Amino acid sequence: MTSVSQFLLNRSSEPRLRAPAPSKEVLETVFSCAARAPDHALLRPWRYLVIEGSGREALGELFAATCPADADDAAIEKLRRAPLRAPMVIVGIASPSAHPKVPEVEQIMSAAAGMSFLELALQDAGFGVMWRTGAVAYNPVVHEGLGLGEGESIVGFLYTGTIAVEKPPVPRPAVSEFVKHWPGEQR
Ligand SMILES: Cc1cc2nc3c(=O)[nH]c(=O)nc-3n(C[C@H](O)[C@H](O)[C@H](O)COP(=O)(O)O)c2cc1C
Repeated sequence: MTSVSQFLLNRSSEPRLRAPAPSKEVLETVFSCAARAPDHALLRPWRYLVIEGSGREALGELFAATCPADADDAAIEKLRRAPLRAPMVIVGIASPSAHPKVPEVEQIMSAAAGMSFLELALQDAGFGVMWRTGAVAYNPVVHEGLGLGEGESIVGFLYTGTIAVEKPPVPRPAVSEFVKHWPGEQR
């Protein structure tokens, strides 16, 4: 088995994170890995925003601004504090463009593949990572505040930093539960 497979078999998302965040050098490497995602017609249909320090507070204000007028204080405060769960939040943005052979859905899938490569590269560099979305990812207030353009969407927020407390193991499904041969076993 290759070391890549071994790494994948052992990886987990980690929600409990603390400083320090990945360095500039680590970011250079992991974003280069993200850019290796499969990409039909090489459209590069993705971009990323790195948010750290007080930028996380500004992101929290955007999240809080998505609350309806009758939301209770606890709910607003929870959203306001959400980005503080890690020292760095990376926003993955799908940025599709019109193409005669590559539908939008393929471009969004490519952006999601890039996000996944980014998550794996950060984990390979020793950092904890948690890919999150929630309603805020689909809210126009957040889109406008983060400067998303027409047709762009948020693939997710990658919360990353140093692992504070390791998560207990997640049960994984047996391969036979989600893989079948079609039209039948050939061997
Ligand atoms: C697009 C996407 C959005 C997600 N959003 C959330 C989220 O908002 N909150 C959450 O707890 N987990 C979310 N997850 C799941 C976690 O990132 C993680 O995959 C899950 O906790 C399982 O952990 P594992 O990666 O160790 O298997 C999301 C995953 C994906 C792919």
